[in-house]
Formats: sequence, C-alpha cells, structure tokens
Amino acid sequence: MTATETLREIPRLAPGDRGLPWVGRLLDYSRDPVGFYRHQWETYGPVSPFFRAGETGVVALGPDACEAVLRNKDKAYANGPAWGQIVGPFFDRGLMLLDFEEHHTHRRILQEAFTRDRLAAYTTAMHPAIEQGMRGWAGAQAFQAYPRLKQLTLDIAADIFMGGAAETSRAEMDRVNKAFIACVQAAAGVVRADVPFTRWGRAFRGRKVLESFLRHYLPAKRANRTDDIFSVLCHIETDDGERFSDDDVVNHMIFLMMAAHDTSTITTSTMLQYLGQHPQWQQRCREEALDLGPAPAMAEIESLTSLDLVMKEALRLRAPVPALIRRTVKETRLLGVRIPADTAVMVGVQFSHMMEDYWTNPTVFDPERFAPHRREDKSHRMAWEPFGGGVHKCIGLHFAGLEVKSILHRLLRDYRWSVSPGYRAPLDNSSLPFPKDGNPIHLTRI
Ligand code: HEM
Repeated sequence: MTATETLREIPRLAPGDRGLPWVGRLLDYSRDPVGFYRHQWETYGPVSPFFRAGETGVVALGPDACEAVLRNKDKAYANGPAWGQIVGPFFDRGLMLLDFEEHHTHRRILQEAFTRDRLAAYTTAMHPAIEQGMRGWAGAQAFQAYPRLKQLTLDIAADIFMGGAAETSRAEMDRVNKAFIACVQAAAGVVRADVPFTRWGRAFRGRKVLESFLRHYLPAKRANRTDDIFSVLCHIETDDGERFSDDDVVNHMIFLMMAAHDTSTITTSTMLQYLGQHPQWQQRCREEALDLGPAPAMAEIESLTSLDLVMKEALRLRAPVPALIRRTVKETRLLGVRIPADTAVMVGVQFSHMMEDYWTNPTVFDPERFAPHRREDKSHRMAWEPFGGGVHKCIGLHFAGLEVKSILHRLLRDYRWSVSPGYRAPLDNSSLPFPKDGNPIHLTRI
C-alpha cells in the first residue's frame, strides 16, 4: 500500500444479513453457495462481512481477493486454526493444517511422494483396483453413480495408499474404511465433543482404529520398500536428510486419504453427470480412450486431451472444495481493507469460476473453453482455482488427474451412460458438495 492509500474498515453488516442466532448465514450458504456469494459481492464487493458460528468473519471474492489471501505475502493467514475448527481433531497435523515453517518442512518431505516416477508407479497400480472395483457394475441399469464411485475410490485407496489388503482380511479393511468415513463425517457434526452416538463420538473411535491399524503395519512398511504411499512415506527424505517420524507418517496417511477421497469422488461423479448429458463429448472421450490399451501408463493417460478438458470444466462448475478457509494470526490488509487479527476468512473459490468477467456463459458446460485456442482460464491467474493456490496448493493435483482419468478411461471403454438433459444435481453443501440423490445415471455395458 502506498502512503496516500487509505485503509478501509470491513463493511458493516447490512440489516438482515446477520441471519439466525449463532449459525448466522451458514444455512443460506448451504442452500445456494453461489447465490450467497453473489449477494455478498453485489452488496459489499470483494471483501465482505459474514456472520457465522457466533462471530463476524470476512468473505474474499473474485480472483484478486482470493489470490491475495492464498499468496499470503505477510504470513497473516493461517490454516490450522481455521480448518481445525471444521474437520475437528481427527485430521490433526495433516499437511493442510500445518502452518508457516513447520508446513514448509513437512511439504518438502511429502513432495518426494509425488515425483513423476512415483506417480507413474501409482498409475500402474491403480488399474487392477479399478478393474476389480467395477466388476459388479456390469448390467446395472439404474445406477447410483456417487455411492458406487465412493466405494471405488476407497478400494483404490486401499491399494495405492495401504499397499493392498493382502496382509489384512476383508473384514479388517471394511472396519478401517468405516473408521475413516466416521472421521470424514465429523466435519458436519453438531455436537462437537466425544459423546456416544454422535458423529464426533464415532469419529473419536474411528481415529483410534485408524491409528492402531497404521501403527500395527508401520514396522513392516519401514522394513520393506514397496510402491504404496504408506511405504513411500516411511522412506522418503529430502536432499538434506529430513524424514518423517512414525507419528508424522500416521498423521499424513490419515490426512492424505481424506484429502484424496471425497474430492476425487465428487469430480468423477460430476464428469459422469455432464458426459451423460452431452453424448457428443462422451463419444469424443471414448474414442480417445479406445485408442489406448486397457491399462495405460501415466504418459498415455496424460494424452487424453478431451477428457482433460472435461475434467477441468467439471472442476470449474462444481469445485469439490468450493471455499477455503483461513484465520488471521495478525492484523493485515486485504485489497485496502483492514482485517484485524483473529478474523475468520472464507475464500470463495467457486464464485471466481462463475464470474462473467472471466468466463463466457459461465453456467454452461463448455469444456472447449480450456482448449488452446480459447484458454479462458488464463483470463486471470486465479480465475480457475479448484486446487487452491499459494503454499497450500493441492499437493495431490496430478495424482487426482491420473486417478480420475484412469477411472473414466475404463468406464468409457466398457460402458455407455446417459443422464436427462434437464437434470440438476441436488447438492448437499453442508461440507463438500455431493449429490443428495446419489447422482443416478442410466448405465449400460457396451
Ligand atoms: C480433484 C481432486 C482434488 C481437489 C479438487 C483438491 C483440492 C484441494 C485444495 C483446494 C487444497 C487447498 C486447501 C487450502 O488451501 O486450504 C488442497 C490441498 C491438499 N490436497 Fe488436494 N484436492 C484433490 C485431490 C487430492 C489428492 C488426490 C490428494 C492426495 C493424494 C490431495 C492432497 C492434498 C494435500 C496433502 C493438501 C494440503 C496441501 C498443503 O497444505 O500444503 N488432494 N486440495
């Protein structure tokens, strides 16, 4: 800021924008996130007040405001105190919840688990899990895509993250999957304490199951190098010799599984919906998939250009993480607005994806907008930000692309599906946006 620029205060909440006692306008957000964002933008501009959970925070909207928060030049915005409030203690010390120096150190180590060589090995290992997971799908006509994809990505995770269920029983893996889901579901818990028969109560027990499972296999993973992420985390080190402790391995494993799971499921399910509604795009993607063999290597998956356009468009229309959150650890300024220390900040990623300043007909499915001759995503560095930005930008974005496209590659080769053109997914936005009706599609085997 130059000396002549004046610092403004956060706009005052307009009458009627306080919402309900304590919860504030959280329900308005859940009902229609983009509608909520539009109201904020039109009433207050890029930095707006938002009363929720008993306090007034701010919403940062538009790519400039989002960029300023995510770039975090003066290290004012912290992740841990913000995300910790939402996901509870069940993902403690996962990478996304670490901040500043400590985050930097852990990210440098974790980066070693996502090198091109490792991604190539994960891709190869995914195909058998995908094939196995889809076996039961044959002949299913009225098909609930979302829950089936959720199970599939869990099965893939069992192989890629844990190294397969070979040394465990199916029953034990089911127990682990249930424990994991209990931890994920805690985010939407109302009672936020270890009370029996509540989401949090189940999550506390779930976290214990996950920890004891991982600790049980940890010595074997430390002793043998295999291609699964669990083993990789036990062995990676930076050029300076920094490595993860046993506790770090357990914490990162639990967080990584969470970060990878719902996000990839939502993306795949959104792609299925739009491809079902746009048969010409489905056919175009199928032709590219059929040009490859049944178990393509990483570079081949990366050559699926139409599928890549569709994935980008699906991520734009339904960002699996539509809002990122931060809390200020000191006073800062955001586009000329003074933000006091200890302020909750919501970064409205999904709104940037729907702004007419950056996208033509933003509500329309038009994957070609990402093609080289249009590149609408280049209209602003942060116009398209489904993976976030700055130091916390998704570390698994390439992994996600490979997993999602590997699933779609097989589906396109073996199945055809349709979705009514008028279908609008009824989304539950209380945590990550998922279709409440399970995203029904009409699926037939080719
Ligand atoms: C389409 C799928 C995915 C989407 C849309 C997505 C989105 C995001 C976003 C928006 C963030 C930034 C959060 C923030 O700044 O507060 C993030 C962080 C992260 N994601 Fe992903 N993610 C996806 C898949 C994955 C996968 C597959 C993995 C792991 C294999 C993963 C691991 C992580 C981790 C560890 C972080 C924290 C990074 C850090 O704090 O340095 N994500 N993701």
